[in-house]
Amino acid sequence: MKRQKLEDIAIKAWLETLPGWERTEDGTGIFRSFRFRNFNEAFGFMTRAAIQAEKLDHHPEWFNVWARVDVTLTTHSAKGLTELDFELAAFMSTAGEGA
Ligand SMILES: C[C@H](O)[C@H](O)[C@H]1CNC2=NC(N)=NC(=O)C2=N1
Repeated sequence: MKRQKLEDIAIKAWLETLPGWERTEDGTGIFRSFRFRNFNEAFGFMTRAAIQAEKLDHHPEWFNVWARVDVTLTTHSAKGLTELDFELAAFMSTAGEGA
């Protein structure tokens, strides 16, 4: 159920609740760039997100340089976006407050 590919209309509704997140160009994912004050804050965020990702069994694609963390979420098995991507995005938005 949570790994079922979402319709465009549901994706748009979800995105309205998630400031800073946008659909990737090919439509299969969502992207947000988090910018923290320093590496310690960035890595603390990544640690919190990693623990949640394991709980959800749903994992981010991300890239970190110093205080920046670029995140793309997609569901590989569905070849698109599912509830799990938005659950993880919502968690990351909260975990990254102050970014
Ligand atoms: C076996 C395991 O449940 C799967 O490989 C999970 C793990 N994490 C995953 N993460 C993401 N982003 N997409 C997946 O399809 C996915 N599949």
